Amino acid sequence: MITVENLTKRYGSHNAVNDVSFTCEPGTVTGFLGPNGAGKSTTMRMICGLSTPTSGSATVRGVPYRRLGNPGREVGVLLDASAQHPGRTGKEVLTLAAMTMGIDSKEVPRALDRVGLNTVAGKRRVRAYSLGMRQRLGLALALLGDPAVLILDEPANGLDPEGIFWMRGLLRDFADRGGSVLLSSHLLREVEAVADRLVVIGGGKIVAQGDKAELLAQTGTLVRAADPAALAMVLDRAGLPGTRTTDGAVVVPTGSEVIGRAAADAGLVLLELRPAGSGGLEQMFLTLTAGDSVKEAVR
Ligand SMILES: Nc1ncnc2c1ncn2[C@@H]1O[C@H](COP(=O)(O)OP(=O)(O)OP(=O)(O)O)[C@@H](O)[C@H]1O
Repeated sequence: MITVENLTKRYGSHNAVNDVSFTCEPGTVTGFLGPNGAGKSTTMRMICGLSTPTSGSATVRGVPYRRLGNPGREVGVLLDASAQHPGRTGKEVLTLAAMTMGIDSKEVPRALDRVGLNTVAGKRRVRAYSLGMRQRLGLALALLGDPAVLILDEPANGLDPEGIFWMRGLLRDFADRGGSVLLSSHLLREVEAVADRLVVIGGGKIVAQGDKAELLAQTGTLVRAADPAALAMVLDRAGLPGTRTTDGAVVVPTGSEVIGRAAADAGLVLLELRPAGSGGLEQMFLTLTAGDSVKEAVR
């Protein structure tokens, strides 16, 4: 369980994180979503005691991170995959961490295996690792102490599609066994597939949070017509403001019946009329976090 209460971090006159509150419950994956510069890393650094909040507080399993006796046994953290000493081998990195945490070094080969790094990879120096391999090593390190909580900052960066699929399975399994996962990403698709809950941050502030299914249910109706221009006219005439998705459909913040009737009255052929689901979530994300990096966020 992670509890974040009114966290604020100010750099000079700039509020990097502004009054952020959320919880991350056991048995769930919480997707922490926002474009670059939104404040995700700063929030995670404060949760992990690496940055002192200007105000507010955060606890992991009820205790501020800095007061955890053996933090690696309570919470696995992966904030920067490139933070490992480049001159050490993967196996050395894990062996040193095991010693620090009081874990039998016999666990190290198992930890490497768990993240798909074989014996040869374990013997290579970190400087020769690809970013994807560094992410895997970082994940092995985070999991080594068998913690109940995982805090991962953009762990999918550098992983290929197969690696991303694998990581989702690992995180799902971790949460299904009662763990709490806080997973940040600037890509909606990446967290949407695995998260149970979403916390969306933009400009340092929480702009939406809740159960993913509930957020999806609130995201309106997606409608697609054979003649998009005619659809735009029908919606306009019916006073139903819609937003176009990246693939040409329109998301309207209302139920399907009112749209269906308006289209039928106008004799318009519809190709699709359904709850907006992820298309709506994409639209919500675009609207809520509108800024420079948003186009990239929904790729
Ligand atoms: N040490 C610092 N000094 C000054 N400003 C900072 C510092 N660290 C972060 N910031 C600023 O705080 C804001 C939030 O940055 P943060 O790294 O938390 O965002 P993010 O959501 O993690 O984005 P990214 O995905 O790009 O890392 C940004 O405007 C950033 O420039």
